[in-house]
Amino acid sequence: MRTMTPPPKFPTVKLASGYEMPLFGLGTWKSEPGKVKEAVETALSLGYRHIDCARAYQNEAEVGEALRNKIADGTVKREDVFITSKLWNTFHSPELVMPALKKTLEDLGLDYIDLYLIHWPMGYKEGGELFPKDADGKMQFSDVDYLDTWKALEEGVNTKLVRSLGVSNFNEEQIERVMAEAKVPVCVNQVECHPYLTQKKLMEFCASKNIVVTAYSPLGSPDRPWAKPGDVELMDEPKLKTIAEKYNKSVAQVLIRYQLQRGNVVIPKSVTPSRIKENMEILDFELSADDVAAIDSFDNGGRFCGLSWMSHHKYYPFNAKA
Ligand SMILES: NC(=O)C1=CN([C@@H]2O[C@H](COP(=O)(O)OP(=O)(O)OC[C@H]3O[C@@H](n4cnc5c(N)ncnc54)[C@H](OP(=O)(O)O)[C@@H]3O)[C@@H](O)[C@H]2O)C=CC1
Ligand SMILES: CC(=O)C(C)=O
Repeated sequence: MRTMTPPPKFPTVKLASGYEMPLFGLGTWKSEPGKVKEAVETALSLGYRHIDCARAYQNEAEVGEALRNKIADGTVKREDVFITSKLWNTFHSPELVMPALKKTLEDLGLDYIDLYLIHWPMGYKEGGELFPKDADGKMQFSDVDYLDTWKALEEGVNTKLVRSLGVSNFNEEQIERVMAEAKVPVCVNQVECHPYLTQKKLMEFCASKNIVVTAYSPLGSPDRPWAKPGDVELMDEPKLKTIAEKYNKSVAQVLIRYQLQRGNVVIPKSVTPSRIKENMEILDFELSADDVAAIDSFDNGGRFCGLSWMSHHKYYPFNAKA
C-alpha cells in the first residue's frame, strides 16, 4: 500500500489574544488574479496553513475561491488555516471600518478572519479609488487618526468577525499610542524585515509588549513595482550565497529560515509552484549562531518598501528612528 507523506507542521506562536498563529505563511501581494488561485491551492496542498492577504492587493476574491476549493476537496478545514487581511488606507474613518472588513470577508468567502491589521498608519482620501491621486500623480491623503480607526476595529472582535487585531508599518511611538487606549490587544506588527533591515530595535520593543513581528518582503521583494535596473537585490547578495551553499540550501531558504530562528512570522510570496515548495523546505536545517550573527551584520537600514514618496504624511512611520 502506498503511504502519503504528511505535510510538515509549521511551528506556531501564541498571540496575545490566545490564538495560535503559524510562523510561516504565503504572501499574496502582486499575485495576479489568474495566478493567485493556483498559488494558494498549491500552497494549501503542500501544507501551508497561513495566507497573508489585503484588500489593497485586489485579489482577495481569488484567494477566497482557492480556499473554498481546498476546503471542499477535503485538503483543509477552515479552522486549520490562518487568514490575515488588512484594512486599507482609504477606509480609516470609523464609519468605513466595518463595511471594509465585511467586504473582505465577502471576497474571501469567510465568516471570520484570524487576524486583521491596519495596513499603514497613514490614511488616504476616502470615498473613491484605493490609490487616489491628484492631477500631478501625487497620492491624496486624509488625516484620520489611526487611533480612531483602531477603536472602530475593536468592533470586529466584539462581533466575532475577527479573532485577533494588529497593525502594520507602525513605529514604536504609534504602537504605544494605540496600546494606551486599546481594549483589545495589539497582537502583531507586520513590518518589512530582512538582512538589510533586521528591525532589531523594533523587535525588542514588540517582544516587550507581547506583540509578534511578521516579517514582510523577507526575500527583498524583487518584483516590487518600483524596482529599477541597477537596484541592489537582496537575493543577489554574495555573502548570502556563500552561506546558502554551506547548508546546501537556496538563498531564499536561508532568508526564510533566518526569520524563523529569530522568532518572527515570515510570509514569502510566490506564484511559482516550484518556489512555493522550495520556500517551505526550511525545517530540516538550522543556521549556526555565527551565521545568524553574520546575517544580522548586513543591516544597512535599507528598505524595499519604504514608500518614501509619502514621507510628508503626518503619520508616515519611518521618519522616526524605530
Ligand atoms: N504589510 C505591508 O505593508 C506589506 C506586506 N507584504 C506582504 O509580504 C509578502 C511578501 O513580501 P513581497 O514584497 O511580496 O516580497 P518577497 O520578499 O516575498 O519576494 C517575492 C518575490 O520573490 C520571488 N521568489 C519567491 N520565492 C523565490 C525563490 N525561492 N527563489 C527566487 N525567487 C523567489 C517571487 O517570484 P514569483 O512569485 O514569480 O515566484 C517574487 O518576485 C507580500 O506578498 C505581502 O503578503 C509585503 C509588502 C508590504
Ligand atoms: C505591499 C503592501 O502591502 C503595500 C505596499 O502596502
